[in-house]
Amino acid sequence: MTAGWQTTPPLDNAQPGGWVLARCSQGFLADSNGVLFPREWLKRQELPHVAEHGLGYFDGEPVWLLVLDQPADVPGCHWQGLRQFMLQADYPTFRMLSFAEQIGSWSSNHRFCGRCGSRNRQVPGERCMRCPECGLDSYARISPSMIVLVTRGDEILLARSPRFVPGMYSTLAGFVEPGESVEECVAREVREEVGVEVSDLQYLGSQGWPFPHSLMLGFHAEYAGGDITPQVDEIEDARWFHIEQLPPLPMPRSIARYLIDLYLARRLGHPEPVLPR
Ligand SMILES: NC(=O)C1=CN([C@@H]2O[C@H](COP(=O)(O)OP(=O)(O)OC[C@H]3O[C@@H](n4cnc5c(N)ncnc54)[C@H](O)[C@@H]3O)[C@@H](O)[C@H]2O)C=CC1
Ligand SMILES: [Mg+2]
Ligand SMILES: [Zn+2]
Repeated sequence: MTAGWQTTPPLDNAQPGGWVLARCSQGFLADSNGVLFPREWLKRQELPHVAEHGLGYFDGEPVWLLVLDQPADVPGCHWQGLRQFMLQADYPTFRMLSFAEQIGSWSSNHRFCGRCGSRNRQVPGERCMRCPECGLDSYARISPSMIVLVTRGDEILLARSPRFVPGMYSTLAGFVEPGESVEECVAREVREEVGVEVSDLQYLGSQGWPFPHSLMLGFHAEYAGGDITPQVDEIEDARWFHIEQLPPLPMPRSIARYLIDLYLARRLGHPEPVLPR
């Protein structure tokens, strides 16, 4: 038995038993035991669901996802958003919910064909929604994004988006444009967001990120020129911080924090952190 979370190819919906998660636009169904409900019990609640998807195994037990349009009332339960679980849940649960979130939003956003408007059908054994009229297949969307720590000796470049919690600063991030390499994206986003040039890119690792469907590709870059000029509306503030005088940082399980902690460890000769998986 594998402990924790393991994503698998779609499980057969005709298979009985197992556990189930329920998701709607308001988040996941939860009670005092957590987010996993006995699947046969939840079926008897007859929630108005639009789809069911077999996701994988949690501590060796199969897990399905019930996709709802609206939050339904279930006695003793409440609906809770993924960001809350990100802060509170153990890492395997957060990984399971991250995956469920993206399968759930893909499933509810692709009920109709984007080309001809017909009702899509779930393809058995595949994570694919297929249009029976024109044949268009829709898979879950993953958006490649770069995230980079720019450094200048003992100083690191961190910035604030207006969306961040007060006081927190993070590394720069941005979505890859069509036709662009991720290296070009790093140079462009850093230029756009803070007006700085970078060199000596080093790829350090990746992390799937469910807000909304990013694949974060993490880099280190050296400062190569320019003065910080924050992008209007996108960047509230950006600064060089000395590594011994850092502001509040992103949460430890994020790749943003990993990039910062890795640089500090290398600079100060401490043991290197491990990117959470
Ligand atoms: N795991 C981590 O440590 C971190 C993850 N992130 C994630 O990185 C991603 C990119 O960061 P941002 O600075 O927000 O990106 P960004 O700098 O590209 O700006 C966001 C804007 O880009 C546009 N955009 C372009 N392509 C898009 C797409 N495929 N999906 C959605 N919006 C798109 C939208 O107008 C959006 O408002 C986000 O998903 C964010 O949640 C950001 C920081 C830390
Ligand atoms: Mg950005
Ligand atoms: Zn179609």
